[in-house]
Amino acid sequence: TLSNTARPLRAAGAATVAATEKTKLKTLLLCTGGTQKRNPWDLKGKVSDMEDKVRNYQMKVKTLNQENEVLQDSVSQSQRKMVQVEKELQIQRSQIGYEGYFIWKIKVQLGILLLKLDSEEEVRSLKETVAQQKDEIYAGEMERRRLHNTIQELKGNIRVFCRVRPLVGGGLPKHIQLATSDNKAITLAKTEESHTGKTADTQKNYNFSFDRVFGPRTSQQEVFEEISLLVQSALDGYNVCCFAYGQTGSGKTYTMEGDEFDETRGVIPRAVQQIFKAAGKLGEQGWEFTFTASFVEIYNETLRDLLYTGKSSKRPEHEIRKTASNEVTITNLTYERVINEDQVLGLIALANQNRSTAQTAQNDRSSRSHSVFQLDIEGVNAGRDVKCKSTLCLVDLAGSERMVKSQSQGDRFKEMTAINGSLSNLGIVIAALANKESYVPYRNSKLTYLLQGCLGGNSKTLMFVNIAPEPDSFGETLNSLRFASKVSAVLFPVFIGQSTLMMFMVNQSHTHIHFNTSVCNSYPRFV
Ligand SMILES: Nc1ncnc2c1ncn2[C@@H]1O[C@H](COP(=O)(O)OP(=O)(O)OP(=O)(O)O)[C@@H](O)[C@H]1O
Repeated sequence: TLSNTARPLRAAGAATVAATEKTKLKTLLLCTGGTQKRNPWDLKGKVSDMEDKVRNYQMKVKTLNQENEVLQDSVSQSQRKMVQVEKELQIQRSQIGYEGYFIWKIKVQLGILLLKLDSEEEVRSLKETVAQQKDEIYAGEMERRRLHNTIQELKGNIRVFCRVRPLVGGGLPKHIQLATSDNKAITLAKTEESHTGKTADTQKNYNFSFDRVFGPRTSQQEVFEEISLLVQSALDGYNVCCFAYGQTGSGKTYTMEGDEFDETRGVIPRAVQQIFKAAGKLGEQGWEFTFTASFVEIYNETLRDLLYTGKSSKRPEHEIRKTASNEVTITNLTYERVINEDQVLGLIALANQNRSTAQTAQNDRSSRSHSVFQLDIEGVNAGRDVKCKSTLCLVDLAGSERMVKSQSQGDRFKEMTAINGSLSNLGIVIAALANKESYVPYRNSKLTYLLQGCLGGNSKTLMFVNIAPEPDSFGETLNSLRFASKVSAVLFPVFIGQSTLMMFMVNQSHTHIHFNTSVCNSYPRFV
């Protein structure tokens, strides 16, 4: 490139030299014109020399010019080439740059893609692990339910607990003896004085045994621990019914509702607390629950809504009806959707207020009426397409004391007949269920008709027999224990029979499912 540019400069230099020689010749001619006396042949030779030189120079210039033109051509060609090359380079650079950018972009995208793929892979495997774990948790939960239910059935779907109220000053009277060995036996001892005075006083013992006997020092918490397993069953889809039976003042309300302090709270508030806690935990496994509470009183075979807040003059009447799906419902009753424990406790307070209003109007009315608290539980696990439905039913029964017929007249006689009728029918219904009789007389009383859904079938029933320790309550205590013992005695052989059969079948087939379906015949209400 440099030599090409130098050539035109050389041509330009030759042209300058030619021009200088021309000027010199002109000057010489002018000078000779002024001195004509010099030798003309000398001059002519010199001129022709000079002219030759000029021609030569002119030729040279021409050649150089031509050369220059060629060079310039080649320069411009080179320049064009350079521009071309420059352009090409630019194009190449730009192409390389774009490719680079493109490659970089691709690399980045690839990187992102790989990262994405990596993280997607990671997310996928994490999702798989989570799904697997969820499956395991679900299977574990179903297995827990199955085992829990098997345990409950082995313990007996109908159980009777006895609770002895402490004496006012604390402790236990002599006539009540509790077995220290297994917490299952209670003895009522009656000392009969010798009529003649000649023989020693005789002592007659009445022995009873139940699924559990709670002494006067048993705390509310200890009592609830036994029931909490049944409360869990309610959440698992089994109907659960818990009664408190006993004479007035024996501790039924204390057992079911208790006092307001934490440690003296009874079965209902504790059960409600457990239900909401357990429902919250099951929520983590995809279960969603809806709870509906109702509180009804049965007095003289008539129903009264304990959650009613309207004018007393406009209190509606109620009837027990069966829905198309064979569920028991009460017309015009308040069924309150509840979402937490506090709401239920508020309803229990409202029910107590309603009861005490009626109590003021009619002395001792609460002792002569049954109060039934029901919590309908509906669980849905959308992910598993499973639903379950159950009712937890907690009943504070009317005082079971028998009145001397001659002393009861008018309203009292009517009340007594109603109470006796419904309590004895309750015993008959439980016995019929335990004996798996084809006919169960639910409709013989409002109480059993109302509780029909919660008794029998898949349900678990627990009866508390509360007893008062005062010596003057001996007769009533004996009656209560006999009643409870009848219920218990009816059940005992049936469940021993089932248990034995179960053991046999486990040995035969090594499967729990088989005996679960064919022998126990009890399923949670999965819909
Ligand atoms: N286990 C107990 N420990 C301490 N106090 C108790 C216990 N059981 C009952 N009581 C007290 O005994 C009294 C009578 O109990 P409660 O009212 O529960 O009897 P009840 O059987 O429900 O009577 P009613 O049929 O009139 O409703 C109450 O003051 C209660 O606080």
